[in-house]
Amino acid sequence: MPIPSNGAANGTSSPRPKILIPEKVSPDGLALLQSSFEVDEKRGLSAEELQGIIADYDGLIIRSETKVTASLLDAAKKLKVVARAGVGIDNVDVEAATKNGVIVVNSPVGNINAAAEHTIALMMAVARNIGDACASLKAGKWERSRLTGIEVKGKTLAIIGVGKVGLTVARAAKGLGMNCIAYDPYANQKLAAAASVKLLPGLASILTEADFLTIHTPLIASTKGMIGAAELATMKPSARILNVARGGMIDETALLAALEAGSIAGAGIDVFTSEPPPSGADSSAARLIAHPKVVATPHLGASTVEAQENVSIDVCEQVRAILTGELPRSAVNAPIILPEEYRTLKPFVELVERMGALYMQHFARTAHSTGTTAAGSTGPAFSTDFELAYEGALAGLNTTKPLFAALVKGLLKPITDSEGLNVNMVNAELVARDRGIAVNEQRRRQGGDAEGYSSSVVLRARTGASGTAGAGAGAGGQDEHVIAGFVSNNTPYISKLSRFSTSFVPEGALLICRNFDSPGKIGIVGQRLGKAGVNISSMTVAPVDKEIGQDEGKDGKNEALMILKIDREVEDEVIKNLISEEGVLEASVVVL
Ligand SMILES: NC(=O)C1=CN([C@@H]2O[C@H](COP(=O)(O)OP(=O)(O)OC[C@H]3O[C@@H](n4cnc5c(N)ncnc54)[C@H](O)[C@@H]3O)[C@@H](O)[C@H]2O)C=CC1
Ligand SMILES: O=C(O)C(=O)COP(=O)(O)O
Repeated sequence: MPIPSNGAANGTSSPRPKILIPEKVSPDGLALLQSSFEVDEKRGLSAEELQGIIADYDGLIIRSETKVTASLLDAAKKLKVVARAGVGIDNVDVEAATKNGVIVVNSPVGNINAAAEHTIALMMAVARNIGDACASLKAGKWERSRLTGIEVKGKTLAIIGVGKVGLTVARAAKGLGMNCIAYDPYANQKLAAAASVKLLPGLASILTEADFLTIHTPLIASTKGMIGAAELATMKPSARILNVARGGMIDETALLAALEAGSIAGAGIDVFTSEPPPSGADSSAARLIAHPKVVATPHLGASTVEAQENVSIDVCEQVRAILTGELPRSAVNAPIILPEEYRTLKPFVELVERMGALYMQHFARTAHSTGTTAAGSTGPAFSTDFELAYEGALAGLNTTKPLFAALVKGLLKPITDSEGLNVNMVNAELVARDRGIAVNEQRRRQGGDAEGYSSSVVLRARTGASGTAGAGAGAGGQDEHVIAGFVSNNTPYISKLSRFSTSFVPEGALLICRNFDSPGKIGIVGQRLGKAGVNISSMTVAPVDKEIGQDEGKDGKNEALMILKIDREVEDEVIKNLISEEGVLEASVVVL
């Protein structure tokens, strides 16, 4: 459940999941997808065309050109994953993806070296006037003295952002004999020191010292427009500026003005505020590109054969994992869960989802039919106050997010299915909050072992409305419903349903009857179902939990639950007739 699965990828008969690739992505990764998925490479789509076809797709693989907006995500009815074959996700509305339960993955390291090498290439090109010299020579000129450059050896390279690319640039610069200083308030100090980078406390202090300034931060609110006219004015007139990170961090108009005024000596630019940059005399980007002191490239930082192979394989593996119900390595909006931990969690995810669905169909049904609305004006009537307790080994896991998500999914399944909303680890918290559902997660190291299972889960739901199957009065006059379960041999079992102790597999259609524990009840129910043409494939009788005793039974008579696995849902009329039988107190059908 945490990661949506699709049977088609496992060889079942449903149609193969479809993946759309609207940009050039290396075939090395795509080859991993061809056998299990329908892979559509469609380049040159307009935003409208993309929006028009996205509803058909389960996966979308993009680079920096495709804008994954909130409206595109709203139009994407079955999309489960947006994979960014590269690092920057500034072209993806991650918040909207999260809201829609769409996992966003990227390739955080595949193109780092390429971006760093491109930075060095631009730095050398700017230092030696390579762009201007090349253009001059191609124009038939021979201008040796005008094109005299500078050396980088012994110069100061100021780096904004010493993450993966920034540090790779620093190591190469060190090899070229440069001194590296940096500004990065969140830098890993040890890694920076190991790369001989001197971290300075503020942006201003590195600007004044820089012979070359290079930016390697993501484009986020705090970095947008971080180098404008005021910052450029503090730099040496001999300084040169490099940007292989993102357009929008350097004010293009201010940089153009500084170059024209001679207060900045040159620039190497790979990325632009708007890509491709607008042409024409009033476009600062176009004038920067044309400027003789600028070496410009059309966002080529990641464009090497090697990097494109890396990022393609990286994201395609993750798309394959997600569409087959496994975990991605580099999800941007989902917790990272180690595969070993996920293997432990997986059967419990199934159990907890079914516990949620069982609660809704069995206990919440009465409240629903009376129209009591506890979960906001448009929600169904059910408890919004849950406790989910993990007992035994389960309590020691690093994350229980998939279990939380499974409960929300199970509880809301009929509603979210009708809305076409896929509830998973990515959006469960948001969905729960929107519907006013509070889940208090508890970990109890001891519990599971005491019950004889290495792990178990107990769901408690508190509601003002009375339920079925012997609701017990809880604190403060509220009713409390309890469902407990465990996993054995990867099969989920329910071990407790309110005050009844049981052991059944929560699967398929089940008829749950509460009756007086007296002879003949099984026969009566069997006969009624037989007459209605309903087959019973197995049956479990659940007595009242020994620890509770029989004192809560109606009229002091012993009660029990009968759980019958049946081959189909049963008409309301049949249920009504059953309840009219002597000693049958309640009956409900759940489909899990
Ligand atoms: N031109 C191209 O083709 C490519 C561009 N890139 C871009 O390079 C950039 C950096 O990528 P990585 O190094 O992989 O990211 P990263 O996440 O490893 O490093 C980013 C660094 O920026 C720092 N940072 C964040 N906010 C900051 C602020 N306000 N001031 C100073 N430092 C700040 C972070 O602490 C972090 O150390 C990204 O924008 C990415 O999209 C990456 C690959 C290719
Ligand atoms: O990985 C990144 O952040 C990049 O900027 C690379 O962009 P691209 O995949 O070449 O469009």
